Amino acid sequence: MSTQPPTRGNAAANDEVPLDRSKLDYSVYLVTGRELLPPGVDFFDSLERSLRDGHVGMVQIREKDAETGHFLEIAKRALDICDKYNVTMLINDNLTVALSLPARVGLHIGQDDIPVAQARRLLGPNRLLGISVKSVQQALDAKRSGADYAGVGPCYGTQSKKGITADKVIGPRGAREIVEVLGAGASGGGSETRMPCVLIGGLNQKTAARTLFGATSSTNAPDGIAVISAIVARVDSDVAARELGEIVSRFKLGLAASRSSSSLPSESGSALLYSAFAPHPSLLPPSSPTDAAFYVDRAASLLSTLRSSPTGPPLIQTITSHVSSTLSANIALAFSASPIMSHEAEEAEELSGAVGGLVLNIGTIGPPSRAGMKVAGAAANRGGKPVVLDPVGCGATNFRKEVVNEILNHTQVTLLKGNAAELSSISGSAEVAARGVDSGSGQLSDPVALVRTLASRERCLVLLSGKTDYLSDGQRVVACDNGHELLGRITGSGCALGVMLAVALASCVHPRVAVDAASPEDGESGGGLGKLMVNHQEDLFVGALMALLSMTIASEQAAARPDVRGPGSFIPALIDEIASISPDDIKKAARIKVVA
Ligand SMILES: Cc1ncc(COP(=O)(O)OP(=O)(O)O)c(N)n1
Ligand SMILES: Cc1ncsc1CCOP(=O)(O)O
Repeated sequence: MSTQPPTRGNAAANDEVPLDRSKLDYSVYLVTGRELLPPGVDFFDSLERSLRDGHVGMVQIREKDAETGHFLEIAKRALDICDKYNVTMLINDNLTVALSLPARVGLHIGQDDIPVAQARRLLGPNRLLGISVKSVQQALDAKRSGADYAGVGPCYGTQSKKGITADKVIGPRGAREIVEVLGAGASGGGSETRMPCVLIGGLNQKTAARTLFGATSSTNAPDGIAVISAIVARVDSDVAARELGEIVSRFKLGLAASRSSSSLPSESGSALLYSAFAPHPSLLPPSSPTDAAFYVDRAASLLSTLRSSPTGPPLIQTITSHVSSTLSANIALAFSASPIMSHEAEEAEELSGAVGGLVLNIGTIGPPSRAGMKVAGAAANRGGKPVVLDPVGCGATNFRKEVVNEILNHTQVTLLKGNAAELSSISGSAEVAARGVDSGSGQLSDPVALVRTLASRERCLVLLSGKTDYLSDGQRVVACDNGHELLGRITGSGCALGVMLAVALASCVHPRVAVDAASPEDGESGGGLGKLMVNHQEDLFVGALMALLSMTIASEQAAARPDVRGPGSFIPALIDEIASISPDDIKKAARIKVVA
């Protein structure tokens, strides 16, 4: 074990030298909490142990109950330890304590504390000053305020700070909006300067990767995570710090790789590039072809791969509506997959090792399936398994909106599929009102923009179903005109398409390299996504297109059969046609256009 101070050089131990803000390392930011120490563990021993391997770059001394004299005493001893390991130290809230310490000690304040401008005046220009933000407005104000960095949260519930009720939690998606405006030149940002930020509140070894990823926008990413209990509550605070350091550095490596590769799509469209499902550059088109034949050929060839998979049919865990369950299971079988229709939270973790993909369909969601989705979603993320979300009826009720929001916060979905009403509701637009679980009659004015923006924002594939279907990864958009109107006259065809999408995505992911992350004990929220990069045999965009074409072309073939006289006879014919659809059928019948 190293006892040498790291060479990070982020703390100016000599106060004559102005603080070099560019050298600060926000990756793992430890906030102290004496009350959370395991029994018998000394505060200073725990602090030193957590710093000694160089994974923690910043420490904030947080004493909510100590009077100023005692706080100062603790802070002085803590500063000796921070100096030994070249770690930047800050004081939580107490200006008097901060000002009683050398100028290399900074201050972190909250929205209810002394105003930032006043703090800056009293601290002078050199001391580090951090501010907590939990809304876009607070982030915009923080950027103009003279603070150096922002603590963004609470991302999840936590026992480490009093009064954090469910309504105060912002989730990774709330954090992402804030992170976005903290980036350089963010619209309305009032400043061209990027403000560094750390995520805080419920971040731990299990939630960190998912939250970092979920809080990353197409233009900005968090600089790190701030934690109390994930380090302080551990006897082995050194191991805890190392685990977190590794998660953050893997996240940063993935981010840097995606940004530096010239063969990848541009930043604005790189929806999938930071994800566990980033396609290998060799799988992407040489230069965004507008040639639909390119995609049709690839989709056809993926279908033959699926039909002849040497590893056997992918197992698809399907948590779905009881209305559509049987049809979905039969269609999965017809599409060379093996369905398992389990929503039990108790077996979800165990199942996830065996499954190739997961479907979360909220059609008839209730408490058991909601709980099952949480465990299954997190486990699928950790294992690098594709997740399809079918937000049935989202927009029809506040309950459904809340469930979808919870899933999107908790699980990184790979593909989001919905009709105009469902996707409008998720995107925050009221353009198409929901009517029950079917799409309302309104038309979207710009479906291409909707799928593209939503895919970019949620950093997943988006499939908008309708008379014309639109598929996007945040940059590319393909419109598909296949499909027979009988699909809309039977119940559950959309749900079954969700399962086919999961099958096709699973067939894109190499089964042997979809490895589990170092997954610690149970946590409240989030999947690990510990290993961010998973190899792919095929671009997931092509995978989704293959499923869409297989379903819609099979529906045309089924409807054309002489034995099909209406919706009743259409169902078995559809299952038969899905079972026999071939790569040649796809090549001959696909009617797609690359529209962006
Ligand atoms: C890095 C970081 N971010 C946020 C906070 C929360 O600060 P505040 O809102 O002042 O709440 P208390 O910590 O004072 O309870 C933080 N401390 N550190
Ligand atoms: C101080 C603070 N501010 C927002 S959440 C929080 C507590 C974070 O503690 P933990 O990392 O244990 O959830």
